[in-house]
Amino acid sequence: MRILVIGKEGQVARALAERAAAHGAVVTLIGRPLLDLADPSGIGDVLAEISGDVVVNAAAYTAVDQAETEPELAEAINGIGAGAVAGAAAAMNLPVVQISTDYVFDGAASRPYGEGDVPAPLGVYGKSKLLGEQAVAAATANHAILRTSWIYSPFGRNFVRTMLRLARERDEISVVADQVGAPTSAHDIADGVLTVCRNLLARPHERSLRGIFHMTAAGSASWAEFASEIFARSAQLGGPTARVLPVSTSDYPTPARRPANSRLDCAKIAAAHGVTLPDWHASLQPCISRLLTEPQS
Ligand SMILES: NC(=O)C1=CN([C@@H]2O[C@H](COP(=O)(O)OP(=O)(O)OC[C@H]3O[C@@H](n4cnc5c(N)ncnc54)[C@H](OP(=O)(O)O)[C@@H]3O)[C@@H](O)[C@H]2O)C=CC1
Ligand SMILES: Cc1cn([C@H]2C[C@H](O)[C@@H](COP(=O)(O)OP(=O)(O)O[C@H]3O[C@@H](C)C(=O)[C@@H](O)[C@H]3O)O2)c(=O)[nH]c1=O
Ligand SMILES: [Mg+2]
Repeated sequence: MRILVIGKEGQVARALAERAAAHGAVVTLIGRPLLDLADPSGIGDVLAEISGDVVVNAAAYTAVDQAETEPELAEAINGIGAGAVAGAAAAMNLPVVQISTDYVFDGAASRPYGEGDVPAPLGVYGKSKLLGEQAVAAATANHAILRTSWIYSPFGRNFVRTMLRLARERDEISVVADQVGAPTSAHDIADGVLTVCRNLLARPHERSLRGIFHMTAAGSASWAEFASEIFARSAQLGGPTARVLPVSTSDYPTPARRPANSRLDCAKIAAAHGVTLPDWHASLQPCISRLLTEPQS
């Protein structure tokens, strides 16, 4: 199985590259400057030059707060760019996997969101990702849109690395306790994506494998609970630690509004694809261990 991944330095792209061999897959990472999602005209030609069996779009504009002041760029990359990737895949008769987000929902519900729930993004990032979902679905029926949440990994920018960095600088960190979701390991996402790719290729006409799926770690936490667990694990391994002061969203103002309830119901992907990601607690430990022992890039 040869997988063309859009994204080179991102968390999910790098995790896909690390997990490919375990799935008997070969991954080619494609990113800027060769392929720029903000400039969709060249995408088809770039993909056509590299042979593959399936396309995974793991690249996006992910700076949630910054997106509020750059809506055109966010929508170009996450909306139009994602649609162009799917269009190029369709032109080559390849399935496409698009990664999307919990932030397409407003978080007002008191239960986990299902795929049938109506999205209502609170901010520019979520809106741009929803435009991307719609553009992918319009470009080809041969797609799987995987909505995940709160991605962390040893790579790039994520909440785990932010907390460990802040803990080196201070003793106490205020963290919001009234936003709840599922922290999800990029490596677990990679395993799920690779299984979905294999299923799409094995059963090219099966409609139940296609469409929108929710795919997060099992379990849930507030950001404050997540931070506490990060420091507990870090302390065990002799790493930096801090006290977590739980605060409300109103005490931690940010440019973008975020959903209070980010929980996603993942029953559909379990039934259709046989994918169930581990509980977030289990995957956090190896990530922190790696962050504390490996030189960082
Ligand atoms: N991070 C999270 O918590 C969550 C993310 N998601 C979604 O998961 C996917 C993967 O996210 P994640 O791995 O965290 O992403 P990262 O933020 O780690 O990386 C984003 C990647 O996208 C690339 N990229 C950004 N702009 C462009 C562009 N114009 N053209 C080509 N590539 C570009 C970046 O390239 P470069 O290295 O050159 O900057 C980078 O490699 C995205 O679709 C995201 O929306 C969903 C839920 C949660
Ligand atoms: C750094 C920090 C953040 N927070 C809050 C702000 C926010 O409500 C929450 C998380 O902040 P971050 O900016 O790290 O996370 P954020 O960028 O909102 O993460 C999101 O990224 C996009 C790409 C997604 O798709 C989402 O699933 C989600 O993972 O924690 C604190 O309360 N204290 C802190 O010290
Ligand atoms: Mg952020």
